[in-house]
Amino acid sequence: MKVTVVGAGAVGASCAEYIAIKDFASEVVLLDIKEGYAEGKAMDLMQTASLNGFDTKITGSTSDYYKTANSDIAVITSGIPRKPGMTREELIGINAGIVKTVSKSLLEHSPNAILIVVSNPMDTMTYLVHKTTNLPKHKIIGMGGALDSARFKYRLAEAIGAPISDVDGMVIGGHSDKGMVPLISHAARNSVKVSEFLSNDRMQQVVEDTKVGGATLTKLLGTSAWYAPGAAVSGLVQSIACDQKKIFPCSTYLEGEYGLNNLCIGVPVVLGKNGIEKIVDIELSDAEKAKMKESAEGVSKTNGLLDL
Ligand SMILES: NC(=O)c1ccc[n+]([C@@H]2O[C@H](COP(=O)([O-])OP(=O)(O)OC[C@H]3O[C@@H](n4cnc5c(N)ncnc54)[C@H](O)[C@@H]3O)[C@@H](O)[C@H]2O)c1
Ligand SMILES: O=C(O)C[C@H](O)C(=O)O
Repeated sequence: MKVTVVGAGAVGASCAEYIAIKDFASEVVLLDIKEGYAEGKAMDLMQTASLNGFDTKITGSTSDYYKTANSDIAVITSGIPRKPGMTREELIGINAGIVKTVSKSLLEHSPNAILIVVSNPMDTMTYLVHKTTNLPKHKIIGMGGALDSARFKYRLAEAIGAPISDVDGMVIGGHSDKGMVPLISHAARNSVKVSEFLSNDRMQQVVEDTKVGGATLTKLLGTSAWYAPGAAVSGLVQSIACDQKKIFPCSTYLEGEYGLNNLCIGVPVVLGKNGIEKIVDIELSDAEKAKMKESAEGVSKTNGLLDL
């Protein structure tokens, strides 16, 4: 199993590290445009192999896509991150050009690869890949909901005073400060609805903290987060590589599902060896349906800024 990660920056390197530590891929290629940067990150990570006990071979490449040839899965993290005070949508100008070129180069050398899009604004970048490549839609996956759901679980556990492993929750919708839809109606502590443990006001606070999870970290760090994003990507990659068929909320092209059309947005999907093997239709409350519609309008508006 060969995995390429384009962009050896904060998220790309974190993602490569988690993939290696989980030790399911034979090879990870990191590629970046900065001269020597990916090679340096790869060498540094390889020097953790004996310490962390993995056999995955990590190599680096400066813009040489021949080294990525015949990848089974490719992750696109290349592009600029936001700074405090910015929205993800403001990154569209620079990142659209990068994502378009990178996806084309990847597919020239790995025509059978499954692509995972991470660069922001992620739902619009996923849509861009859908519109500008010939890849079937089940092979184009946007990562956002897996991360947002991890943040939702973190906030739920904090509010309830429960261990995170006891808490389950999912965030669908657009990966944006306003567009995320944390699914309160499905959130549970070991099968008991979270409403048994939290007041409406506390629940609303959890929802708001989840939605601005990325912005909160960006303010603290001066740039956006990387550990949880890298771990979230590695979970998607593992489910595909090992054909685990796990459910994650991912951005995917919708054709009528959830009443939505002609956009990529986060919905629950089954991830297996073919990429997105099924879009899972779950029951939403009326309030969640209305929020999903509003979120889709936001994503479509950003998509309208693309030069297609
Ligand atoms: N979808 C998500 O949940 C999520 C989470 C975190 C970050 N992100 C996004 O991921 C992107 C990367 O974030 P980061 O913190 O790793 O940034 P970073 O600046 O640390 O790394 C980005 C890397 O991309 C490289 N790059 C730029 N253009 C390239 C090109 N054409 N080809 C190859 N490499 C190129 C840069 O040299 C840099 O090393 C940002 O757009 C950020 O907003 C998304
Ligand atoms: O917040 C960001 O800009 C990066 C990423 O989308 C995140 O949620 O951490």
